[in-house]
Amino acid sequence: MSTSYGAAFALMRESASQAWRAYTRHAFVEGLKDGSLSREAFLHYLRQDYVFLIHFSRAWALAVVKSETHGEMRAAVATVNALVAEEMQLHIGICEAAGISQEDLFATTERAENLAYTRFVLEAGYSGDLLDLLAALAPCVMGYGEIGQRLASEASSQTYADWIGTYAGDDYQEACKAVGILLDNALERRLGKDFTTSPRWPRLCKTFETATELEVGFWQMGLTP
Ligand SMILES: Cc1ncc(CN)c(N)n1
Repeated sequence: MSTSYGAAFALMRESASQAWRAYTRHAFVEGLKDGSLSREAFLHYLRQDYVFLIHFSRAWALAVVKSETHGEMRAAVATVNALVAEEMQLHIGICEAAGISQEDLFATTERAENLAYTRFVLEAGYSGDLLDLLAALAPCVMGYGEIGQRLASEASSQTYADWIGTYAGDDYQEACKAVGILLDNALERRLGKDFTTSPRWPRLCKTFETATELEVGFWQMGLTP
């Protein structure tokens, strides 16, 4: 499944396999799959995730700043647009239907687990180059792509079908593939074809693993409204 999101992602995922499993098979995810997740926890998670996506969009905007080619800029801009114009729309729509206005959403008090994750990603970008930033961004993008695909085929309930459909859908899956290509090309450009032999590779894998662990913390936070 992971190979469709590029060579580097598959290797990073493998190097963080334990954390990756904890992230993509978390109890929150399983609750979305069988519909057992409480509505209260889901709406609490969505509110936090809306705030998450604001900062995540800022991090992708930083990827535009850190780009070295027009192609990299285009890929980063496309992701900013997908986040702001499409993914956040899911949150606005579901919350509106539940009586939570966009204003209320924007005013959500950020939980510590949320703050830790997004500021870790932003810091990776502020103090590093595009590779450091992409290593921190990739678990978020591709993890939900993988979760969406699995849940679309395994879900035993329709309760969270909208959410699952967004991440299993063509638009989101294409975005994952595009980020996989961006990551592969950015690595090759800066570290060469054998990028895994670069002294930077272990650190990039570590950044990927830390971001994956922060995803686990985010799900856990979702379970405790
Ligand atoms: C915490 C988190 N991680 C990933 C995604 C998918 N972009 C998200 N919406 N929220």
